[in-house]
Amino acid sequence: MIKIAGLKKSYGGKPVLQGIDLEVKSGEFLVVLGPSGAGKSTMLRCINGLTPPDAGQIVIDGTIFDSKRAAGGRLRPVAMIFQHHNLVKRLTVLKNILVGRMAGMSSILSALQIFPTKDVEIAMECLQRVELTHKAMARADQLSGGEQQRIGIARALAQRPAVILCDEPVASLDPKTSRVVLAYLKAICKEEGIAVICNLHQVDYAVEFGERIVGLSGGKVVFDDTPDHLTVDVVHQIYPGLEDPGVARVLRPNAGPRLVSNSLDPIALAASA
Ligand SMILES: Nc1ncnc2c1ncn2[C@@H]1O[C@H](COP(=O)(O)OP(=O)(O)OP(=O)(O)O)[C@@H](O)[C@H]1O
Repeated sequence: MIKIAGLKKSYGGKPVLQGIDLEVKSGEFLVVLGPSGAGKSTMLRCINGLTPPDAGQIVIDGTIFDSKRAAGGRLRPVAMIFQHHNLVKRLTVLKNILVGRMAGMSSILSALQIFPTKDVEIAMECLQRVELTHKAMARADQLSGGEQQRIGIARALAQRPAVILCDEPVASLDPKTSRVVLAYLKAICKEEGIAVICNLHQVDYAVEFGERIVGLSGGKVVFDDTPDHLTVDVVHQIYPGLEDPGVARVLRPNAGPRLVSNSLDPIALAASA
């Protein structure tokens, strides 16, 4: 479980996060929606310590998360998945996943890229979870965008995190590949009991994959509920001024007809054309 309390951040006097309070349970898949500039990326970066917040506290499984201390020779409990994968292009897939283990290794071994057998086994297990063991020795830049993002998921998993933060993980992918990637993420969230906070731009994916949706607008949480409660009015509250007559079609039945499939099996999704 991750608890975010009173998270605030301003840039140049302009408030970007105005006091975010959220709790996400282990094994819960939370989607964050919000317009461009709402503060979604800033929130994830503050949670992970990539950006220092002005105020607030992050508590993971009962312990205050201090990103500076977490960096010292132990695997961080918070892993991150980025829109552009952030893989090292010239390294093999396996070595990219082992990057997720490096914080727990001695600096000499990691500089020489000598990986303990146990770490290699863990990396291969994680690769298996995203069904890409046959790509272990391929260079990362030989993979498709969807495969690279699956490697991003495996690398995050190799950290054995309590929390995975995803910043628009499917923004660069086509619709079919996006759903495959989100299905892997959700399956791993549920099977490993990892809390996932996933920023998305697509309301239809949020409704299909999110167990809970948080709407961020102007640096504040304006909606926090299950997808069943995401109505057209709420969508307009999250996205002020939105002019999209199609939005009702992706909401769940009590909010309007739903056009998306219920299958969340990543292999079935990959197989369906
Ligand atoms: N390093 C920075 N320096 C100054 N301003 C910043 C910085 N990072 C973000 N901002 C500002 O903070 C606000 C929120 O940005 P953020 O990237 O968190 O929004 P977002 O909701 O993730 O948007 P998008 O969906 O377009 O990625 C924006 O106005 C942005 O310009």
